[in-house]
Amino acid sequence: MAKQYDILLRLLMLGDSGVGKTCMLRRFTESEFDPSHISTIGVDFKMKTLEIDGIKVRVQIWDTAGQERYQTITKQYYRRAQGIIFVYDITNEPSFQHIAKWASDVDECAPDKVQRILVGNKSDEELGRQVTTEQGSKLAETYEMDFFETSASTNSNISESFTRVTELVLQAHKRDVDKLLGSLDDYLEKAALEEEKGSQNADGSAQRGCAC
Ligand SMILES: Nc1nc2c(ncn2[C@@H]2O[C@H](COP(=O)(O)OP(=O)(O)OP(=O)(O)O)[C@@H](O)[C@H]2O)c(=O)[nH]1
Repeated sequence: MAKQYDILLRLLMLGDSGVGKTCMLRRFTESEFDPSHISTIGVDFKMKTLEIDGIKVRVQIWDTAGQERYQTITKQYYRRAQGIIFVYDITNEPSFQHIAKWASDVDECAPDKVQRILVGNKSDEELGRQVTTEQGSKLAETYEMDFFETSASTNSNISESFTRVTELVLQAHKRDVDKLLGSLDDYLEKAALEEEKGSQNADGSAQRGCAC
């Protein structure tokens, strides 16, 4: 019996409007980059299946609107996230300063076990850089987060950052994951046995029929 996935996880992307959240997500899930900026309204999501340590993980990634006016809606999604990707734009200093605000909002609403990483996007725009790699790295250290500089445009570090946050979530929920995989294996074993029994019965009935 082929399993499509073993586990479903929810990730959430947060950061100012225009930092490139939607582009990162499209790059990761559809291998596409669209240079136009159409602001996300409220929230949107995309799915992707990853295989990590032999576990098929289906990730549901929520892309939130960075605009202030949608924050009442987007905050409702914080509680359900197991992993969060904070995104700023390396060519936009205020978007970097605002990470502190995004992080404190998450502290208020998200579950304790939530795993977080920090991403500085648009690393292809070296000429317009306003935030150094060192500044990004230091902030990540302060918050005890892993740090990546990415480019949705050139596909640099995109898969690496989504994969990393997924790995962190799996590690944080290891006991639950092991339990779930155990019960899934039991279920599949039982189902296979039932199937086998069923086919044996069918054969058996046919033989009885002949014997009569
Ligand atoms: N050079 C460059 N531009 C990028 C990159 N990622 C996104 N952009 C551009 O940045 C703009 C905003 O990207 P979006 O993905 O729409 O931004 P967002 O964070 O989803 O914005 P909201 O939905 O308003 O919160 C677009 O014009 C993109 O083309 C990147 O890696 N490099």
